[in-house]
This record gives sequence, structure tokens and C-alpha cells, in this order.
Amino acid sequence: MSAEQQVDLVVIGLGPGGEHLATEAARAGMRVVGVDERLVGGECPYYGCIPSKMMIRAANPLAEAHRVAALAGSATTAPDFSVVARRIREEATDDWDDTVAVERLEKAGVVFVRGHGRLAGDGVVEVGGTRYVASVGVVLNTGTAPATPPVDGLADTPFWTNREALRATEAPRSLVVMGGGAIGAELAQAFSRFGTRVSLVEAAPRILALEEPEASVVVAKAFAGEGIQVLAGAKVGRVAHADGRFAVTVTDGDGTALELGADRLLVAAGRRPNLADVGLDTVGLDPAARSVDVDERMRAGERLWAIGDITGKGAFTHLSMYQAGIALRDLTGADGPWASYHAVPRVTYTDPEVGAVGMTEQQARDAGVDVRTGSTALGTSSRGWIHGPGGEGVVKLVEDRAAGHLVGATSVGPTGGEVLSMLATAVHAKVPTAVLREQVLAYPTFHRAVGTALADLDA
Ligand SMILES: Cc1cc2nc3c(=O)[nH]c(=O)nc-3n(C[C@H](O)[C@H](O)[C@H](O)COP(=O)(O)OP(=O)(O)OC[C@H]3O[C@@H](n4cnc5c(N)ncnc54)[C@H](O)[C@@H]3O)c2cc1C
Ligand SMILES: NC(=O)c1ccc[n+]([C@@H]2O[C@H](COP(=O)([O-])OP(=O)(O)OC[C@H]3O[C@@H](n4cnc5c(N)ncnc54)[C@H](O)[C@@H]3O)[C@@H](O)[C@H]2O)c1
Repeated sequence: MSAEQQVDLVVIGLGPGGEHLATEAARAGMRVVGVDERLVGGECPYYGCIPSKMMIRAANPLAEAHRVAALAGSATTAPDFSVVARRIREEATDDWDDTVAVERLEKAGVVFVRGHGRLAGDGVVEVGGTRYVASVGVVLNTGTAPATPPVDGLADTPFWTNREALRATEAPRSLVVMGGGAIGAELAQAFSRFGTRVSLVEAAPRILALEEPEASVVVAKAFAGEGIQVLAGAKVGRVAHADGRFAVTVTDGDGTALELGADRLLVAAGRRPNLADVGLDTVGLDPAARSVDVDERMRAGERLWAIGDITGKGAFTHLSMYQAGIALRDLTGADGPWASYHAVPRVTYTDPEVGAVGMTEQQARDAGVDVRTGSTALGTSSRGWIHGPGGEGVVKLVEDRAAGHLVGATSVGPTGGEVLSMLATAVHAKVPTAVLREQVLAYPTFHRAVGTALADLDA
């Protein structure tokens, strides 16, 4: 017989959104139970955004040093991966220990339970032997885990996912990366800059396939220039591991069969939602679903809210936090504004960075928008030209011609994610393109290229 406790709210999964929501709900006076089976904070602080961006921050000066020859004489580097590995272990993750995060949660008034949470009917959660009955309800924030693609031999090998790659203590001599999405592209370049020989194998016809084709071209060219072997449109036939070496059999985009040998294999081929074992069937939802349907208030059912990657609206920390704020307002009886996804920004932190917001041209066309596009190569702008090596990029705008405002934009360049900010505001606030054109843009900034792309809309 399990113990039963009456509470106000149970949060299953404490990713970035769940942690925030549990903390704020407790501060608002609710009796909150927060449940996580792994680390409080989720993927982002321990195996995702933070350690990966720390690795990228360490890798980028090494690449800048190579650019000194073209700009200022000479510089030599002696890459030492252990420095950033130590920084990730000590500063970012506390050696993958969440004691501080748990204390912060408890100080805010949340009762933390380490364990696997499972719904057991409307407003009811079971963890171990305890049944929590929540008067307000339950928030699901269970996130995702790395997916293992069905490749012959793969499951029997000691391949890396992002979790092992971000715990690495040294850069391997050679690495095959399977998957050229955000994770694969970011980590391929970071390791390469530490001296690892990298092959990046992508099944889709281009890397960063979710972004504008122009962005993929710029990044693929930068990768090739740095010596990263990019195989797009490629199929991995088989993976084997013997004597500490991986053998990856690949058919490339031209149909040529290759065998890639490497010390390590990183699988970054997408994610699977942690939904299979959370009791969705007990509340009338499909346990085999890849995402949980939510309304604009993040409601997924009777006294049930879902936030974060599992909602299928975009796998980003800022989205998980945004949705947490909305669910919190709803469950505390506050007003909207409720969720809108027309201007979700995203940045892939390769060099050049790929910033994007809203719809790509293809997405807009598929949505029936009367599309007009404008673009410009960053290298032809004053600032791109001054910057020289590493100054490549592109700004692309997608306008709803009939409405007269942007519905999507991409900015690739050394500061692509920062240039994105003005474009994200334009898409978010539906600023008329005519008004954007009137804006004075400082000379010679990277974002001044937005003016050239705006002019190109008319061309
Ligand atoms: C390598 C990498 C780099 C990334 N970089 C960025 C970036 O730069 N910017 C960005 O915005 N996003 C980035 N992301 C994505 C980002 O990490 C996620 O979108 C973010 O963590 C939000 O996820 P979430 O809130 O859905 O939950 P998650 O972070 O996935 O956390 C879910 C939590 O739920 C727990 N859990 C799951 N099931 C149960 C259960 N039944 N019971 C109890 N606990 C459970 C898990 O243990 C976990 O702690 C990156 C991801 C990766 C992997
Ligand atoms: N900077 C950021 O914001 C950031 C960084 C990393 C991750 N993320 C988030 O994490 C999520 C997961 O990232 P991801 O890169 O794993 O997923 P993804 O879905 O973006 O990319 C996975 C890639 O792997 C490819 N692939 C699948 N099976 C393959 C196979 N057998 N062989 C070769 N390629 C194969 C797919 O075609 C796809 O391009 C993303 O949706 C993203 O939102 C965000």
C-alpha cells in the first residue's frame, strides 16, 4: 500500500522550464513537489547548452589565432583540451552534481523528490511508493534523451552521445559525427578546432537542414575550409568497434562507398521524448506519441500542463522557460498573454553563427504565404570585408508581401546570433517592412547588412 500526500502542484521533470515553474509556484505560496530522476536543471546545464557553449568558447580563439597570419603577423597555439574540460567539470556542472540546484529549489519552498514520476490519473502522480494528489494539477517537463538511429552494429559499440562528448577529458585524435543538426555541427567544429580529425555524416542533403539552404552552404564551406570532412546526403550502413577503433561504413551523396575509421563516434541524430513511461494512458493520452499536444495556456488535459521539448514546439531552453511562464500564469489564475510561436528565435553556435527566427522561405511557402525574399552576402558588406577571414555570412529576409512585414529571417556571420535580435523584434512585433527601411543603421556594423537585404526585397 503506497503512502498518499495531498499537495497543490507536482512538476515531473525539472528541466529549465520545470525548475523555474516549480520555484516560482512555491514562491507564490503553493505546496509544490518537484520530481526528477536525474539532475535538477535537466539537459541544458549538464549536457547541453552550457557545457557545449563553454567548449565552443574555448575552441574559437584557437581558430582566431589561425586568422592572425592574414591580418597581423603570426601566432602559435598549443591546444590543451584539459583546460576547458576542467572548466566544464568545475565551473559549469560541479562534476555533474546538482546539490546546489536542489538546495536552491528547497530554499524556495519546493519539496524535491529524486525518482521516476508517473501519472496515475488526473492530478495524481506516483513516485516510488508515494502517491501525490495535486489539487491544482501536474506539470510535465520530462524533456528528451539522445536517439539511437537503427544502424546495423551501432547499438553494440561504445559510441558517444552529447552526454559523453561533453564529459570528455581529452579531444580524440579522430571523430566521426553522425548527424549534422545543431548538436553535430557545433561539436564537430569545436573538437576539430582542438585538433581532432572530424568527419561529419549527415543523412539529409545538407547540414543544418532545418535552416535556410543559404545558411547550410556558408557553414559547410567554413567547415571544409577548416578541414572538417562533410558528407551530406550520406547513408551510414554499418558501425563496428574493435581494438579501440570505430569503423563506419558510409555511402556518400554521390553513391561512393567509404569506410571511415576513428577513435570516437558521436551520434547526434536527433532526440527521443521521455514520454514512454510517464503514465500518459492514465489520463487518456497516447503513450506512443512523440509530443504532448498543448493549447495556448500549455494545458494538455484535466489539471495537466506540459512544457519544454515534449510539446514539439522547438527544443530550446528559451522556449521551455517561455512556456513555463505561461503555464505558471494559467495555474495561478493570472492573465495571458498566452503562447505564440510565430517568432521563435534559434541560434546554432557554429562559427559563423546561424541565427534564425520565424519561418524559412520554404516553410512560409508551404503555409501559403505570398512570399518575397531579400538577401545579401555578409562578405560584401563594409564590416564583412573589413573583418576579412571569418567574416563570411548571409542575411536573408522572408516577407509576407501582402501583409508587408517579415515572417522569417536568418542571419549568418561572426555575430549571427546577436544580429538576429533586431530581426526577431521585427518578426515578433510585425514591424512593417516600410518602417524597417526608415531605420538608420550604424556604420560599419554587421547588422547594417539587414538594410541591404531589405533593399533586395524590391530587386
Ligand atoms: C548538446 C546540446 C546543446 C544544446 N544547446 C542549446 C542551446 O545552445 N540553446 C538552447 O536554447 N537549447 C539548447 N539545447 C536544447 C536544450 O538543452 C533543451 O531544449 C532544454 O534542456 C529544455 O528541455 P526541457 O525543459 O524540455 O527538459 P530537459 O532539459 O530535457 O530536462 C528534462 C528533465 O526531466 C527529467 N525526467 C524525465 N522523465 C522523468 C520522469 N518520468 N520522472 C522524473 N524525472 C524525469 C530528466 O531527468 C531531466 O532532468 C541543447 C541540447 C543539447 C543536447
Ligand atoms: N544552439 C542550439 O540552440 C542547440 C544546440 C544543440 C541542440 N539544440 C536542440 O537539440 C535538438 C536536438 O539536436 P540534434 O542535432 O540531435 O537533432 P536535429 O534533429 O537537429 O539533427 C539531427 C540530424 O541527424 C540527422 N540524422 C538522423 N539519422 C541519421 C543517420 N542515421 N545518419 C546520419 N544522419 C542522421 C538528421 O537528418 C538531422 O539532420 C535540436 O532540435 C535543437 O533544437 C539546440
